[in-house]
Amino acid sequence: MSKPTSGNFTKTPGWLDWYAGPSKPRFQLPPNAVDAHCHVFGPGEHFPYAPERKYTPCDASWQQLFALRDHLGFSKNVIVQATCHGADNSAMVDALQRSKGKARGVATVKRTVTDQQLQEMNAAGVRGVRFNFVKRLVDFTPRDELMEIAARIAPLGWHVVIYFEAVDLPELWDFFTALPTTVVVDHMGRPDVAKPIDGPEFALFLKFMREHPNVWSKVSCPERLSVSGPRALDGERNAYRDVVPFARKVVESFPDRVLWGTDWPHPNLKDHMPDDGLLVDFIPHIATTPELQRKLLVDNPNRLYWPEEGRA
Ligand SMILES: O=C(O)c1cc(C(=O)O)oc(=O)c1
Repeated sequence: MSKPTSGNFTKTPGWLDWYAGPSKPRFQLPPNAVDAHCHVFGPGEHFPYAPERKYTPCDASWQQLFALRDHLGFSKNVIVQATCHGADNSAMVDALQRSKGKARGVATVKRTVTDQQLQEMNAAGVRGVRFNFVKRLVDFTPRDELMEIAARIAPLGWHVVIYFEAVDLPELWDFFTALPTTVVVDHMGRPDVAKPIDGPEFALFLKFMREHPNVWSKVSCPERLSVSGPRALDGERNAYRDVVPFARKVVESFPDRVLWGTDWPHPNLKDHMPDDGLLVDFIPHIATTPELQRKLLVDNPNRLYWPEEGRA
């Protein structure tokens, strides 16, 4: 893989670039495995970052993403619109169009999006919209605007991806449970893994999933959630042990509604940038049998993003 660059933009101070030269995972991904959460950034020279962005990343192109996909052993990607591009989905859509059908996308749209734009994105492979409630990443969007968008994308068969912090779930509960589509939670709703796994915060998240069969979760981002590590660096194949019980609980409780993704190029990490090969070696710690691994990596993402291929 090539090295990170940043073109004409100046990166946010302290920005950590994605890890160049990741190791080969020891865990062999099953055939047709999907990296169900990753991003492209720019390149800023061709796809400028949005004026309203809260950070300026290093570039992360579709070529670099697809090289990582092949290196790690994934067959496909789900490319999620990153907040640094706001509601301009052109870098993500370009990546989908370059993917030869091996990528699907999740867009960010405003209520001003036209039906034709939605149709065009659908033709390119977009299958969902993302609603972001993480305050450091986006400005507030009124709930009625989001509900209107959800109602417009539902007939396309798209779903809604939600990103929020665990402490905000009580306040967002009524809105989330009123959404008319499949709902996919980013990064397990960001549990605080320093709190007990059987405490009220994580219990509420499990209740959210248990009581609402339309809710799915990505069990991704241990590198972001971990407090005590160890980091996926320097050959560590047993990384982020404090996150394992949380992710394992979700995988084992809801095996047919979980997804996994690298989160490459890992925006806004402050502490370290993981070796993505070692991050893949995290998977067998949270999905401990071949059956759970197949559901997490193959059956579930293909059912949601490539239903036309007819895999269960
Ligand atoms: O926690 C984050 O900083 C983060 C940011 C973004 C984004 O900017 O879109 O996406 C993610 O999945 C995670």
